[in-house]
Amino acid sequence: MKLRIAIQKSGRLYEDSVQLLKECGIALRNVKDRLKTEADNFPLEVFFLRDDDIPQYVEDGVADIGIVGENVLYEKNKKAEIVEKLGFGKCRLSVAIPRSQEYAGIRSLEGKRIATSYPFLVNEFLAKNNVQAEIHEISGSVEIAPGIGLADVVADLVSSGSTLMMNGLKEVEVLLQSQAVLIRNNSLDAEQQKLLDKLVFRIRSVKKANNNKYILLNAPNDKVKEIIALLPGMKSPTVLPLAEAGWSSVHSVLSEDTFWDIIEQLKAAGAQGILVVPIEKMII
Ligand SMILES: Nc1ncnc2c1ncn2[C@@H]1O[C@H](COP(=O)(O)OP(=O)(O)OP(=O)(O)O)[C@@H](O)[C@H]1O
Ligand SMILES: O=P(O)(O)OC[C@H]1O[C@H](OP(=O)(O)OP(=O)(O)O)[C@H](O)[C@@H]1O
Ligand SMILES: [Mg+2]
Repeated sequence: MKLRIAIQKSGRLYEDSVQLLKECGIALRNVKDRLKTEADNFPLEVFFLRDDDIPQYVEDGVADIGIVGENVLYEKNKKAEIVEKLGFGKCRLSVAIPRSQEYAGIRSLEGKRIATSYPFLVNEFLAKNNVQAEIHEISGSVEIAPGIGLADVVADLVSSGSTLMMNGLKEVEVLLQSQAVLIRNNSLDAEQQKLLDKLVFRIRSVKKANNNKYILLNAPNDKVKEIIALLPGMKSPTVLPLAEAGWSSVHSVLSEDTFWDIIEQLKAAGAQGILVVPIEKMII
């Protein structure tokens, strides 16, 4: 028995999806130009698909699990459950209008032609806000629609905002914040569930490790107490004596979000020779 996972064949999520499996210790065989492959060291079969098709495959149980953007999952409105947010493919679905136009709130969209690849989500947004507008569904290059007279405004994915900027558009409403998620079929059997649990355990360890750094520093013994108070650590920091009398080495784990703040405080408290090391896996 193998667990079947659907991932994007090529595009924004492909590299990160394969990389995540790799960091979970899952080596894929002959990835290049294949539509299907297997893992060497985990009972996993991998299907490479257009991202739009992944929610359907997972709902139907053709694939047991999949990696897809929340934007696509919600747009397709399929029955599949989110198991884990994966932290990559971060973007938002936004409405954008020509930069030269005034925007006075959602009512400004009344009667407008909206070009989008997300008709379901846009429709839902308009209905919720009691706005009547015309949706023009197009499958790509949405941002050029106003420039060529196809629509008045667009609803498309935004990350850095540079595509909007290059096309003379400005973002006026955010409909959805999105990232890649691991989804599962709603009725996995016990054996498939067991394999999924194993995979999710590994994913969480990898995510945790990527969000944390191991730090080592030296400090005079009379400063150690103050330094320890600044450090969280997995249990508590490790303190070891240095060969030089009166000095200690302190080891701990810091999370990425608080990292720079704490480093500054450590320096101010007398820490020296601070080393920061990446963590490969973190199991708590
Ligand atoms: N600029 C971006 N920054 C970060 N993530 C993005 C960005 N654009 C899209 N994404 C995320 O990556 C997913 C895939 O984007 P991509 O542009 O590769 O899709 P696509 O062209 O529809 O691919 P496919 O050929 O598989 O249908 C999107 O659904 C979204 O979740
Ligand atoms: O705000 P930005 O950082 O500019 O990113 C937004 C752009 O990225 C995505 O397209 P992508 O580059 O994946 O191309 P595609 O839709 O044509 O595949 C999305 O559809 C936007 O056009
Ligand atoms: Mg697509």
